[in-house]
Amino acid sequence: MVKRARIIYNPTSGREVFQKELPKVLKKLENAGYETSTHATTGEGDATEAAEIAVERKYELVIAAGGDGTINEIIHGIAEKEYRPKLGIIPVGTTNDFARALCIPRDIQKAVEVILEENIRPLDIGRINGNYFVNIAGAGKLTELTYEVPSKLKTMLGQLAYYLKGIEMLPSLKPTSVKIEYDGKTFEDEIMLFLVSNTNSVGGFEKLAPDAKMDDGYFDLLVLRKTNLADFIRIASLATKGAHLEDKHIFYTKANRIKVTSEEKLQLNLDGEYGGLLPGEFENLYRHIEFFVTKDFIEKQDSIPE
Ligand SMILES: Nc1ncnc2c1ncn2[C@@H]1O[C@H](COP(=O)(O)OP(=O)(O)OP(=O)(O)O)[C@@H](O)[C@H]1O
Repeated sequence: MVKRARIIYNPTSGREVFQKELPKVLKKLENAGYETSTHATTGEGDATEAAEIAVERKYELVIAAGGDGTINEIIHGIAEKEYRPKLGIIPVGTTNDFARALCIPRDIQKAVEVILEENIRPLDIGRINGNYFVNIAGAGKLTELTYEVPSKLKTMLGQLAYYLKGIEMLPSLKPTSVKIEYDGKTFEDEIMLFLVSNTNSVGGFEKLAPDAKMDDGYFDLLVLRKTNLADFIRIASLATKGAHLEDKHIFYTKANRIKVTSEEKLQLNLDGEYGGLLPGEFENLYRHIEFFVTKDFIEKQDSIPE
């Protein structure tokens, strides 16, 4: 039987190169026996609607061509449905943390070839207050910088835009008092930020949560306690090498459900976008969506102990 693939792509993603490559992408998929159709997103929320339509029309495969924002919107359109198409990814965004976690190459045609290899794995996704994330959720003053970076600047500078903004904001970082209840235990302290991670690759820090396994039903919870600026910079530089977990300012554990309450209002960040306000409870949805992954990813996952 012919399989049908719906490509949902963001024409404004990253360096805006996808459209030019689209005919070649379609040809590759058609040659491999797929019947294809495309949807170019028009703005915020449109990828969610397009994904809902793909669910209704029972597409076997949805291909998300964009950055983390596009993937996140597509997940929102699929996650609550009974019938959930499999998801393929072509990373063309500025940040492609999720694609990087799945070891999907940045080259568009190579990413299509990954889909055609048909290595499919059901992976966990996260939910909080009715919103979903695939990569990471977090809160704390620092995480708020990801949506303060204007999109034009991101297109021009890529990752660099985040770092510039980060440096600009560092001196104004303030700690917040939080209570975190996780799997029957409680953590209470003044913190700079906390991260609830599903993948090990976040904002270019590939070793932030080194043991994050994407199909074990657990998040990696990472909390940075109150620090001064010097400690903060030191820990950030340790984090680039994956050497931060032993630091006394870091609290790190695995958990399936994580409830967070705080004295002040904290903005949630889900996959790099604004995700509402805390309090809330993070739930790990075990092996909820099937993704086209790479052999490298499977090897990497299987080598992480449970
Ligand atoms: N036609 C469009 N014009 C403007 N914005 C759009 C359009 N289509 C989608 N968007 C919005 O762009 C947001 C970001 O897109 P996406 O994640 O694909 O790329 P990016 O911004 O380059 O990378 P990243 O989000 O990974 O930093 C999406 O969440 C969506 O709301």
